[in-house]
Amino acid sequence: MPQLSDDCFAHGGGAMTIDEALALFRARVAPVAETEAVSLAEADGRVLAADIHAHTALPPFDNSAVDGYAVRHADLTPDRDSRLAVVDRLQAGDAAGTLAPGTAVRIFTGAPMPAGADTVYMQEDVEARDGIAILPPGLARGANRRPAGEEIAAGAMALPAGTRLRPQEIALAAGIGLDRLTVRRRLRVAIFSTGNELVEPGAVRGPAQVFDTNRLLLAGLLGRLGIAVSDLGILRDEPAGLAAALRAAAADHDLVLTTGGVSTGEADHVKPAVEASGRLDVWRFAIKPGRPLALGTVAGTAFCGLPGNPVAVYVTFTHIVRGLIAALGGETWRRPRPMAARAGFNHKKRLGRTEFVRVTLADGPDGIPVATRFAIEGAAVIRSLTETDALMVLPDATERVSRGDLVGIVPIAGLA
Ligand SMILES: Nc1nc2c(c(=O)[nH]1)N[C@H]1C(S)=C(S)[C@@H](COP(=O)(O)OP(=O)(O)OC[C@H]3O[C@@H](n4cnc5c(N)ncnc54)[C@H](O)[C@@H]3O)O[C@H]1N2
Ligand code: MOO
Repeated sequence: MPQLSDDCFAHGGGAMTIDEALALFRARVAPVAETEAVSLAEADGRVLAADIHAHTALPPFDNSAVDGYAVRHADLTPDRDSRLAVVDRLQAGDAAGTLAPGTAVRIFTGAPMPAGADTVYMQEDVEARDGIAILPPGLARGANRRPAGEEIAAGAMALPAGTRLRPQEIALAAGIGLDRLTVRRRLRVAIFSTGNELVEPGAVRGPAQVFDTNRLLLAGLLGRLGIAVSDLGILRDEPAGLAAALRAAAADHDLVLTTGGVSTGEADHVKPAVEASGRLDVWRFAIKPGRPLALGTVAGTAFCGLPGNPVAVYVTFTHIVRGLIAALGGETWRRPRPMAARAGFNHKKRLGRTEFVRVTLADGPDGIPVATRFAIEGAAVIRSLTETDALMVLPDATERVSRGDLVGIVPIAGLA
């Protein structure tokens, strides 16, 4: 397990911004050291542990980008049709020969360019009759040819360490001839819910009880990041049991996450339980929802207590905890960057905090989507995440938004 110092999450007090928190994680949290080699088929979602350089250039040889006719540009007549004898035929996979001056070769997409040929006519532009290709003037030298190394030269960097591998990165690794990649080991994260009011979904519910939604929310968000999740259930408000459960989880996980019980930090037994084996720093974030977040260490393992409201869990996870996971996992990660939309409503907010308003997007008359706010605003309303498309991110310095204003939105599809 990565051993963090007790004061890893200490800060000067006052409300934190998301960017300050992310910078602090990057500066103070060391990634897990262990790595493993995995096949490309197993690499999806894993984090590259070292830079990948291309041993093989991509493409590995000059080849044709189209089905057509390969020629030497110098053989073409600049201002009228050229007529060249078609002397050979090259399909993808055929070995290339040499193009004799004054001739053309029938060539197909992906076939190697014969030595001497530098330009390819698309077959749609060519009339071919009796073994002669009639080639119109005006095609630029090098047209429709993919030069060797156009995408990556041999020896050049293909993928930097810290990349979370998606199918497109795995395809690139395959393209340069790799079959295994060295990745960081999977993070192990333990999750608990806290609160006497919680019961398992499907269980018999007392009159003042609610079904636990947050563990499934967190397990899914973590699982999508390729993390090995240990679901350790609901913790009741029993200090001794809580402390023991946290210590046990800390021993074989990289991060322990809880939800609930962080708003004031006093009625809550999580705080003393964490402090008994490490240290707890409660951070106030200048965001809504998601104001309180507890960060600390239990026996050298990172601990993070998220607020209890499900939408606050979602926002703090996707914007803050996600950065901590990146730091622990050795991943280069950037906070979701908002894109432009227009507000479809008027809204007043408090200065000095960032608000995440759940919105639905519709096509706007000028091509910019128009964002409509979900009808119920509270951080407890899970439907505000299931029935919307995006989080509208209203920055600290914004005090009001008027219908038609340009605003930033982060699509929920890009978050989880
Ligand atoms: N006087 C104040 N009250 C509250 C403040 C405040 O600043 N001053 N902050 C509000 C905000 S914002 C939030 S968020 C919540 C955060 O409270 P806690 O993190 O201490 O969470 P709880 O009180 O335990 O729960 C809040 C809410 O969420 C429900 N909950 C909790 N866990 C789950 C779960 N696993 N599944 C489903 N629902 C859960 C819980 O029943 C409560 O309704 O505090 C506000 N109050
Ligand atoms: O900020 Mo609370 O975290 O709104 O739901």
